[in-house]
Amino acid sequence: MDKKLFIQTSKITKKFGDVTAVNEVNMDIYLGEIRGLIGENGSGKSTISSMISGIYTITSGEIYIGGTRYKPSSPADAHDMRISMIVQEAGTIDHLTVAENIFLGSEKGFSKMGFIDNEKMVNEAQKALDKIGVSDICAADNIDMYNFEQRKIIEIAKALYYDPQLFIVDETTTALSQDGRIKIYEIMNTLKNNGKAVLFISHDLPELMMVCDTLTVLRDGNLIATMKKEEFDEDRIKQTMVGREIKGNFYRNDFSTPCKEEVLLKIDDASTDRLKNINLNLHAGEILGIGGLSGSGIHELGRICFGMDALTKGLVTARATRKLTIGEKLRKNISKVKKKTFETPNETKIYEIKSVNDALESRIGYISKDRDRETLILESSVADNLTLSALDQLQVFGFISPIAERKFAEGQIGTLNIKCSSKKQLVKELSGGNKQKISFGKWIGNDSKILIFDSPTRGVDIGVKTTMYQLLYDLRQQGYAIMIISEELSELIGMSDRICIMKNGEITKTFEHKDNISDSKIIEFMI
Ligand SMILES: Nc1ncnc2c1ncn2[C@@H]1O[C@H](COP(=O)(O)OP(=O)(O)OP(=O)(O)O)[C@@H](O)[C@H]1O
Repeated sequence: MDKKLFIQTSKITKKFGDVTAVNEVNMDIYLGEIRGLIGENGSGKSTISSMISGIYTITSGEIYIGGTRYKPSSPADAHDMRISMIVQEAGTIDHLTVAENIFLGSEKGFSKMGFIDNEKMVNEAQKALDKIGVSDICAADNIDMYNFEQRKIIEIAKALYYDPQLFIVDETTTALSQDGRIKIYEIMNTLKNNGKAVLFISHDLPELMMVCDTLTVLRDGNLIATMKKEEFDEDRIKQTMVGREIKGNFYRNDFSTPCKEEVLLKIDDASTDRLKNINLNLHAGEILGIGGLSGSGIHELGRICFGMDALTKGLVTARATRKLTIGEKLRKNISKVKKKTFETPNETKIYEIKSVNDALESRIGYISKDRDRETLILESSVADNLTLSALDQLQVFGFISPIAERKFAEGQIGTLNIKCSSKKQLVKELSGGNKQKISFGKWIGNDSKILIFDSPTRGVDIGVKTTMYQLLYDLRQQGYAIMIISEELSELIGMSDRICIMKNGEITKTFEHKDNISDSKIIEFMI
């Protein structure tokens, strides 16, 4: 049976100043299909979905629904046409309740004699959560109680409440754990089987190939190809996406060099309200993977390493080279001016990590899963975000050297291929993957020898993933201690010397790389 066309874009274009984010894209999306959208970071995927869902206005071109011109000027216009979208970034607002978040902008539906009927709103919100099988979130709670993944689930409930004809999922699966991913695949399939359309954005090619019926490839804002399921071929899609051949395995090949005896980060019998009796040593020259399902405590483990959550018992300590005294800094600067070498004292000190300040003092680098709220300063420039954690290094006689600052920022922009109009561009204006590159770049190449990276490659395209993995491997070889917290098992297996699996706030199993680890062996200890 022929599928019915739902929405049609005709030469839609979006410009931000001089940047053409989307260039004359023609796309037809049918009811009863899951359409994938793939392209490198900054290729225009979110911009297209944002135009369809009324977040951005269109610079030129037209959109038609059922043959009628559709010109949304707000997400409310899109809701009216039964189009809902899950955005890539955090789409909830702090300090409001779950129910208020779900009905933000639609409160009118609950007004009674000029007042909002809160009870009715909470009941409806709970129904929206029930509808997608969520039982551990209470609609009356303040949203601040919930973590990034739970907030994504709340956004999904909100989007589906409006019974969309078109459901847009922008790079959401990497924010979810394995069980969350399975849930969203089920939701998308149910919608498709009920004759609705889904537009699904992801960088995970196997996932797209499994879930989608058709796949549209973008490059630099241009639509390059649309393929049907029977035409899917991994190598061809990659090549169409980047315009060149991408070959081989992007994980590390060498697992023969042992890590060092020296322990740089130590967790002794640590507990919090979410973690139980964690004991862990992170060695110099080691990549330690941490894996587990949603709610297993993997993200909380990262947080205690950076002093973000208080311990109820136990200890986290870091071994780091002590910082220079003022006198030593002065001598170092004088040596620089005289082009002489300065021997940096190599004395190590043990720091107890009880706060973020302690973590910074011991030069721990951390990427939070909730990048926009906890790792980046969105209102600041690319250069400021990149150099913030390297300021010590960039100082000359107590002042930040503009030349050193420029070199550092430009170096990171080049290495990680960060797509920005200039280093002065505000981070909030970058695409999701490019923001992630900045979170990564801010800790690489400065003094941080202990790196705690939660979902480091979230939303990053395959080309840059390769660079990131190579950088992590090089740092490991230089003696850095690296913890990768990830829900992608292939990433953990492909990069880690050891993998700790967590369940219910505890470490349930530790694998060595030489144990011939496989997905199925790991999953056994997760569930
Ligand atoms: N508000 C904005 N101001 C200026 N430029 C912007 C803005 N939003 C997006 N851009 C630019 O538009 C281009 C396309 O961005 P978009 O977010 O659509 O990419 P994407 O394909 O979704 O990338 P990713 O995979 O990283 O999420 C990028 O170069 C980005 O910097």
